[in-house]
Amino acid sequence: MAISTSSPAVKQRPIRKISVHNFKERREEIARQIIDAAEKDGFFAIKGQESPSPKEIEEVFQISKRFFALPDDIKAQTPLKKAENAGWECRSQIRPSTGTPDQKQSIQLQYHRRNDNSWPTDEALLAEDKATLCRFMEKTHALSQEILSIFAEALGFPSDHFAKAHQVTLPDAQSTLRLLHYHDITGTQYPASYWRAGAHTDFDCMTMLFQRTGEDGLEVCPGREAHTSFARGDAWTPIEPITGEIVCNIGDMLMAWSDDRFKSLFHRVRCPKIGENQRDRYSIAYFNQANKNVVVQGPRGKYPPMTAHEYILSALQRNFSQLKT
Ligand SMILES: O=C(O)CCC(=O)C(=O)O
Ligand SMILES: [Fe+2]
Repeated sequence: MAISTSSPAVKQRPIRKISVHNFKERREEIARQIIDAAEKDGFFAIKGQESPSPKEIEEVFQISKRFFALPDDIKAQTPLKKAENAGWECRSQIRPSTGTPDQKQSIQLQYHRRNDNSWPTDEALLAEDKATLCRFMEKTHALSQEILSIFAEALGFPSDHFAKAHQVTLPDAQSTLRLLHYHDITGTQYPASYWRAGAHTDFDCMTMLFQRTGEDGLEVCPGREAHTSFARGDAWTPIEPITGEIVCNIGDMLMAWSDDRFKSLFHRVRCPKIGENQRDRYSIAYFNQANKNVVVQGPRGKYPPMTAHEYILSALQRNFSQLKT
């Protein structure tokens, strides 16, 4: 049976904001807050990071705006290749939770493929914009690894356990930068089954999400206890978008890798109704996904070992069998 699209009530239960200012000196205190948030909430926002700075984040939003404003036939020169997790798509992603296509366009870019044809041509994306995107990926990757080192230590692994598992220059890398554009839908009332992004969990270890002040719609639902379950809790909480802050969420892979200690939660982006802000929404997601050949297994061995490649295939299978039945 497909997952019900009827949704529980919306409740204000804001996610925690954790300042990572002076990270090196304050690492212990920051680690305590992050671990607590990952165990209880699965989502938290970080602020005060040195890099990427609000200015660098805004530069990427400007590149994203320019790219998505291009005619579709130019963007379609680099179509999404699902097996490679790279390329452009428009209104094509169907979430098992909804059965309707997300009302958005997106492009996925991988660092190790930056010189191949999975990235747009220079006609669609200037060489200097590509260089800016690569620097942004390097910075976001570095910050992600600082946070992931906290999770590694909390699980009793060496500090660099996840850094070794996420090597973005190797050919089996799976980490991805995704630029997203939710179209201006001013004046359109979509049926209740349509979403800008239908409810889903992320399959990676940890996602870093960048939003812009005023471009709201993201909501999270607590209440998931196993990385294989489709359980949802009692209420959806809106996540306030603030330019420069980074929303971090645990994905299914880290939930499995932590024997379900860190929570990967359902989240979605609402289709705003007539009378609400129905203008464009842009977001940027950086998915930290372990390299294909890395073995995922928690310290307590709750689940059998699997390579990260096998993990993603099983997560896809689990999710899409929900859609078919
Ligand atoms: O655009 C957003 O705010 C969320 C995007 C998201 O959840 C995803 O791409 O996995
Ligand atoms: Fe997501």
